[in-house]
Amino acid sequence: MMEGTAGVSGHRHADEALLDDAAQLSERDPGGMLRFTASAGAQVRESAALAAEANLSVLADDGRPRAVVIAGIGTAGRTGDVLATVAGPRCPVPVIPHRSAGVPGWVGAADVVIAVSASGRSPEALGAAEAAHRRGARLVAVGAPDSQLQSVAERARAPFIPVPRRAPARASLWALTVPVLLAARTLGLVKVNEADLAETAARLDADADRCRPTAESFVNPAKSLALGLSGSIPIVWGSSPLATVAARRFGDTLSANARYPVVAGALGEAGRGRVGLLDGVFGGLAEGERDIFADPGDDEPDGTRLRLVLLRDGGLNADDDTDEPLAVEERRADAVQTLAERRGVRCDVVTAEGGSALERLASLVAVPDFASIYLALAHGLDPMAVPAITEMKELANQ
Ligand SMILES: O=P(O)(O)OC[C@H]1O[C@](O)(CO)[C@@H](O)[C@@H]1O
Repeated sequence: MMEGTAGVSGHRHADEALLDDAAQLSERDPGGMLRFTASAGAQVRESAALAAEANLSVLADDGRPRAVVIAGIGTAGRTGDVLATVAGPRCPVPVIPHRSAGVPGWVGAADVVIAVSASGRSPEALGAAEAAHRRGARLVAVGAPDSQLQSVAERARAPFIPVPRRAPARASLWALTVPVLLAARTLGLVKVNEADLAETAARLDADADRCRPTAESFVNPAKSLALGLSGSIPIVWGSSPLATVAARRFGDTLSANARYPVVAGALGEAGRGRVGLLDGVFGGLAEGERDIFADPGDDEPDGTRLRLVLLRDGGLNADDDTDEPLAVEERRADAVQTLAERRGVRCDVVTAEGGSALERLASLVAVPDFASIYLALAHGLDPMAVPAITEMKELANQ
């Protein structure tokens, strides 16, 4: 174990054997990130029940809104991206994730603001909830019970969906997302039914089982993804808008849990610029010089290489004029795999499964979520405690 600057400890090279030692895994994860991540399916069920108890129906009283703004930062902010992608291109109103304090200048009485904060105290969500109230917009708030956010919602006589605070925000994606989706369903903006929720929860349970700490690397998709990524610069591209939300989520968790730098985004956009990375010093140029006889642990001076993770949707869209045709997405995904292969850049593919957009998203998020934690643990990093985030808050006085 090494002490880095600022007292941060861990080791530069991943300890691969550790991933198959369940006792060590649990010792190095004192906060229980693996356990919290395994609760994703339970989070879906619990949040659906809590949303059903909140008086969301008042939201529908004034009919369809002009626009919906989802206000929050970090994981809370990601819930807005999830809503936008599940609502899809046929959604009758704009769905706008908003990540800074307050709300966009045009928000007024015709709009709905959904303020989301796991702690119930982020300045971004609180500022948005207060601004929404001042401007007469309809407000819904989602977050920790007995929090400042709940007080603002009560003052505004707005529905509040309490999400019990058991885990850090980034291990609470599903608990925060489901109330957002159900509020949007009340407004007639998304078609998420009870079966979709049940199937999504079941898929998350099944993936948690496949990725459990006692399942060894050769049968555990999260451990093998983590081992593949170790020592690399991950590039995570999503083949569709839905897969891109999952790709960005993997960027979040790889950075915060495993502390890896990541390039994450949409393959369509990447194909017109960032795909150039595959030709560069960490891509094809490095692979051309790979010493095939070197031990994997050997410390080559130029050893850092790209590793592509392609999240493939394969989608459900009906190929109408609001969506990019599936065949285009698929051809692009095949193309980038070929490009990577030609340059010797290793590529992992996760393919979506399931019958609804939500379940497909879950199938692209679950294994990478676990992989980010296994990668942290392999480097001796506590995936829960992120000193840089704490220090940033202190220094920025937030
Ligand atoms: O959901 P909250 O509590 O508003 O926090 C927002 C973000 O801030 C953090 O707590 C980091 O400061 C993240 O973990 C989280 O996603």
